[in-house]
Amino acid sequence: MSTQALTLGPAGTYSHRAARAVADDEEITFTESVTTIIESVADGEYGRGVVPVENSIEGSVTESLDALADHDVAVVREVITPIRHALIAQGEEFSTVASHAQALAQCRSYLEEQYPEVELEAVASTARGVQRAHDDPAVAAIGHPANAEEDDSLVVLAEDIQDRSSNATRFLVVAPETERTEAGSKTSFIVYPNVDYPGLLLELLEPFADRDINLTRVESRPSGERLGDYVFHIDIAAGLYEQRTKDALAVIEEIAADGWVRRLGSYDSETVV
Ligand SMILES: O=C(O)C(=O)C[C@]1(C(=O)O)C=C[C@@H](O)C=C1
Repeated sequence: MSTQALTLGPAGTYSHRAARAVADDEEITFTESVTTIIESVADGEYGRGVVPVENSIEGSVTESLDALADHDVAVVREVITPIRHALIAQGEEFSTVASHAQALAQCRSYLEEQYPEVELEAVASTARGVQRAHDDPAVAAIGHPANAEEDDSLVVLAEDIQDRSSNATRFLVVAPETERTEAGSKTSFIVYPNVDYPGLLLELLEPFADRDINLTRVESRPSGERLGDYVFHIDIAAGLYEQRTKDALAVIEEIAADGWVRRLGSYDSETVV
């Protein structure tokens, strides 16, 4: 198994910046798909993977959530980082803005107001957009301003162009499932009840309310089996080492007896700027 941490590339992405919280630069390897990151860690090819899961403006990174539901990995840390986008190009004249779909969406109002005529091009990552801008003077990119400082052909045309100054993204650090731990102040798990009856969701949430456990996120994703059938991603502010968490999860496992419960593990959270 490679000891490298795999994340979304090329170099210069926000994922790269988040990965620096758990690995030195020479220990970071890039790929252009978050599904591949989770798959490669589940397959034992990589010791760590860093994936975006949630943004304060745009919400879930659904590809990451679905890959977490489909592969057995452990979550060992959460990294939260502020996202401050810059508009980067060779000059003022451009007809296309290229970036990750999440970044384009986070700057929607700015783009509509300032550049209503430009074409938007969704690419695999913000750094891939910067490469497009490097290669083509008709293309501007949205990404971290440091990408322009490292490239003589590019300039920063505008900074802080995200629609809200509080823009932040939450990343999860994943590891092989053998590294799953009960230690940590937060826990993530995924429930597929595979049943449907009035009050099911209430039943799934009550065991936490009854034990005074704060839910920090509930997200439903289509199971892919049939319309109206869901997988629930649940995060709580408690560790698996706590008896109240064990008791609550025992109830959830009973409710999901016809489906499954995947414990991603407990972990601590870190904010990096
Ligand atoms: O494209 C990047 O730079 C990424 O790391 C991906 C990503 C995301 O998927 O949300 C990460 C942080 C920002 O929210 C924008 C894009």
